[in-house]
Amino acid sequence: MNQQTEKIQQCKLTAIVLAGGKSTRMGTDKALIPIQGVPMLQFICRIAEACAEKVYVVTPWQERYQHLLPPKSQFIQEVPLPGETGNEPRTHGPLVGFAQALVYVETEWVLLLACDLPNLQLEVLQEWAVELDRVPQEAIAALVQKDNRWEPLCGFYRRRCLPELNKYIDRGGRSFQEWLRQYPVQVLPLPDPKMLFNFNSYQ
Ligand SMILES: Nc1nc2c(ncn2[C@@H]2O[C@H](COP(=O)(O)OP(=O)(O)OP(=O)(O)O)[C@@H](O)[C@H]2O)c(=O)[nH]1
Ligand SMILES: [Mg+2]
Repeated sequence: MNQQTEKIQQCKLTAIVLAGGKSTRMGTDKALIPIQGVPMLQFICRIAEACAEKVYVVTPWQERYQHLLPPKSQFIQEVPLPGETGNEPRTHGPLVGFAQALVYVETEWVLLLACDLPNLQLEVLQEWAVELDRVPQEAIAALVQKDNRWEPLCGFYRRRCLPELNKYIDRGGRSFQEWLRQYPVQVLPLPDPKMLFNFNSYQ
């Protein structure tokens, strides 16, 4: 592979959209709340499709969202963890959903998105994406940082973090913050903090 082709391949991106939350605080499924005239999950998938070659939506309840996925987006069924009998909760939080979808990713970088980001801006994601080939090799992710915490559900991860992520999950870990603390992460600039607003109540 010549250098030029290699560069183009590296810039290719897959997106994973998390849509397996229970919306407990909101009290109604956030993925279905209309934003700019369409259900929020569709709004997020459309933006994801504009910056990634493949978009995966990971959820345990595909039937609920079947009608609203745009053409380039496809479902990944979230499944119980190994050893579960079926009496446990159907989901284990965003970190496990992410790990189950990451198995299908073939590009070096993946864009991870929550489905409840009503102010998400395509232009900002695109500006971030073009800088990915400058991220130091040792960084496993490129994320926004706020108050000493990472914003894990709107940013980029290297596919190669999967084995380490699975080990962390096998040990019972479920926290993005705790998991990320062990690795170098590149800081992304956020021009407008409102972009990462995710809403959990109408107040
Ligand atoms: N696939 C998957 N996505 C999840 C899971 N838990 C949360 N998410 C998603 O992660 C994002 C952020 O989740 P939260 O803001 O906690 O939303 P939520 O879990 O639906 O709401 P609460 O029940 O109030 O915590 C949303 O896009 C959720 O759909 C999960 O277990 N599996
Ligand atoms: Mg939650």
